Amino acid sequence: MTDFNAFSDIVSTLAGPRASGLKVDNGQVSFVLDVAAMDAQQRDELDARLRTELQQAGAQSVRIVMTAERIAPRLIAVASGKGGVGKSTLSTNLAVAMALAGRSVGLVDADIYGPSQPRLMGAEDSKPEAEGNKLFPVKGAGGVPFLSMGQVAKPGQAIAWRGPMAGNALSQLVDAHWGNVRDIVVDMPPGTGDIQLSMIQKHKPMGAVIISTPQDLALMDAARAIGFFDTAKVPIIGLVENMAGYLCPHCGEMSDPFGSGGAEAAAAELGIPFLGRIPLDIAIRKASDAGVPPALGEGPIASAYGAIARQVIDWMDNPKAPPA
Ligand SMILES: Nc1ncnc2c1ncn2[C@@H]1O[C@H](COP(=O)(O)OP(=O)(O)OP(=O)(O)O)[C@@H](O)[C@H]1O
Repeated sequence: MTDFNAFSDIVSTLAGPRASGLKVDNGQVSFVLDVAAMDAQQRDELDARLRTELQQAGAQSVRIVMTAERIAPRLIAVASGKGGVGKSTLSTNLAVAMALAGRSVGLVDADIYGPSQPRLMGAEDSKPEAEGNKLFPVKGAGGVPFLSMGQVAKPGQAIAWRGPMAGNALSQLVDAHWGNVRDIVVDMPPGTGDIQLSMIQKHKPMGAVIISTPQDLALMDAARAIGFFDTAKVPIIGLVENMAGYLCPHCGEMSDPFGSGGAEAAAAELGIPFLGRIPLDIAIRKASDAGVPPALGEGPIASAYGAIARQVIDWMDNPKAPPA
């Protein structure tokens, strides 16, 4: 049997009609694989089996072009009405917790005012490579690939951007070589202005997670963010309350510097799901600053992020219609 026939047998046995365009050139095997309607695990398993068996049969190299790679990943926006409420920290930990739950997930840092994901993902020194204009995401904490505005814009430069420029910069991050990534968490710039609107209009996210602290003013801002996504016809997945309740590391007493439960009450009033509460905990800031997302650890904080991630995953698997 010629090499071609041997390789062809393996490919058709394992992939059947999903495979097409088999080429063999000097031991280099290439073909197209239609992976539509397969989940990430099935795709990865099939990919691995094909490569192993072809190599065992003598292939020097194997190139598999997956057609589903052309399907654009789905975006989940993480947004806040104002800065400093923990939006970037939630974005990192949501992406990491989704990856731990088995999702093929990436992260885009669209926060042009203060891109912090390279630090939060523990990959400040990694720079993305490019093929022409197209970037390759960098591997961050928990193996989650990510791209950040901080990697494509000079510090301080983006502050002067107008909406269309911000929208184009976001395109560079979203239209990158995401490979098998199916879901991308997008850390949005805080607020509800022109910049955010341009980004949303250009890259319509599948849904939005809003984060707020329990304070009245922060909640008013969160309500504005919810109204903003309603107007842009992007469904709200739910509201997360951050910095709720402070557990004193010295005396063990729980106090509520910003109040507590306000976001849950506000979510009920606004008719949107409440996704959970993350306490104010110095360990979150320390781990985040060190580039080790707390979602990777164990204990109540990791569980809280895990529970939020599960609800986001459930929502993505059963999405709600956008607001009429
Ligand atoms: N639950 C928490 N407990 C303790 N510290 C937290 C918590 N959440 C976030 N922080 C800390 O608060 C600061 C602000 O968080 P983060 O950068 O995530 O906010 P942001 O809303 O994205 O801010 P910005 O608007 O500047 O982008 C960071 O130092 C972060 O480590």
